[in-house]
Amino acid sequence: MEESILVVNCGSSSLKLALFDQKNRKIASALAEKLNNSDAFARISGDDNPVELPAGASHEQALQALVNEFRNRQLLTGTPKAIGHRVVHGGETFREAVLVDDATEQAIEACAELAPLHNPVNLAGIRAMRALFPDRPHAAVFDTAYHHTLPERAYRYALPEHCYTQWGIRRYGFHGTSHYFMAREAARLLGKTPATTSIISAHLGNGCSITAIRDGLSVDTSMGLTPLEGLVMGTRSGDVDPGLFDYLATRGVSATEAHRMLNNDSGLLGLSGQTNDMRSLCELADHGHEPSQLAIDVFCFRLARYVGAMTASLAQLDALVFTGGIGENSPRIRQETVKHLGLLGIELDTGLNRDHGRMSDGFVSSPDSRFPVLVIPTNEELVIAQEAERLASA
Ligand SMILES: Nc1ncnc2c1ncn2[C@@H]1O[C@H](COP(=O)(O)OP(=O)(O)O)[C@@H](O)[C@H]1O
Ligand SMILES: CC(=O)OP(=O)(O)O
Ligand SMILES: [Mg+2]
Repeated sequence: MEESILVVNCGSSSLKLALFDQKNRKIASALAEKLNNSDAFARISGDDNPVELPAGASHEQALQALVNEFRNRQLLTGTPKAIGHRVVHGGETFREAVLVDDATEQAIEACAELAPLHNPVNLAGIRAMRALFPDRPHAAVFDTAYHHTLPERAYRYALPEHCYTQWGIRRYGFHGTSHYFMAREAARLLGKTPATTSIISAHLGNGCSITAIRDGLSVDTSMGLTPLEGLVMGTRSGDVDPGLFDYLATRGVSATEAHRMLNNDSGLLGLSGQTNDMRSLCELADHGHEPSQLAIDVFCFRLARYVGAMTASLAQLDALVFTGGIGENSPRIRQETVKHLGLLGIELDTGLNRDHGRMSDGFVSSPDSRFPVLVIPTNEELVIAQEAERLASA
């Protein structure tokens, strides 16, 4: 099937592979988890039987195994028209998606320092797929690209100027493909065009970020130089006082250890002491586990504060949008967040919220709410496939 598009999304220990046909319909997808671990496993969506992987499989090995499996099942015949890759950090080098060559790989590598959990594995995926499909176009689609419209007042830190001019220290923003998809989908559900639609988009997955979108463009966002700033996340702290680093140093915690603590041991996991998984956390809280309830409280309160902050960038608000694994699936997190937003006049309808807006085209707000609230399933893979197709056809 020469017209299909393969999409690769490599995470730190996981990878997602999706196959789209020429009409942008997803024909297959697969997930590998716990890569580089003894219990690495992979599955094709809709099939509980695991795809066999070598012990401790790497991203490369898992990709090879899953592409073979797509072939064995005749999901992929021939070679795909193009391959699209999610790349988290594009720095100031990449303002839009590009076709990958050796120079692009080097430029992505140069951004790796700023996204250490993400860019190295994104690159591993690109290299593995370029080896498998050397004569096909490969597109890199950046999380940061959609945020290139941030105004300087939103992207500059109040640091000495050379930090920006010499070292590129500024706010970049992430999850851009998801926020861009929200801008498009929300406009469609509201019966408007993206260019006249302004929303606040909350992407709540393992990583979490919130973006103010004015007339279709990103104008403020919670993540910064790296995907650590802003909201509370699964294992990431989000905002902390930068004075913390010096304070920790006096207690024998090195900068490297502090960085690790803030990225890997904090967030929901750190507060609850139990898990980074919101679904498990809600169950623990239901059983009276107080640290888990506290983790939920901090998560929702921080998110609500950021909703307020994002209104500073908007002249109108057409909807508050929830997406990502948590945003799409947790009525409780939406409710506990919106309960802090009474002054903005935002209210949910209990029944619609419980039903995730499935019966109401995504709308979960009450008729009295001053602003609509929407639940929209994200589709980063579709955006990546569309970008890859566009670049391959150009
Ligand atoms: N029903 C649910 N209630 C609460 N949280 C949920 C639910 N379903 C999924 N989640 C949470 O969504 C998060 C994963 O989000 P997802 O967007 O799938 O992750 P990723 O960023 O890795 O793509 C996990 O914390 C998971 O527990
Ligand atoms: C940028 C980022 O945080 O990505 P993810 O949510 O996939 O970790
Ligand atoms: Mg995600």
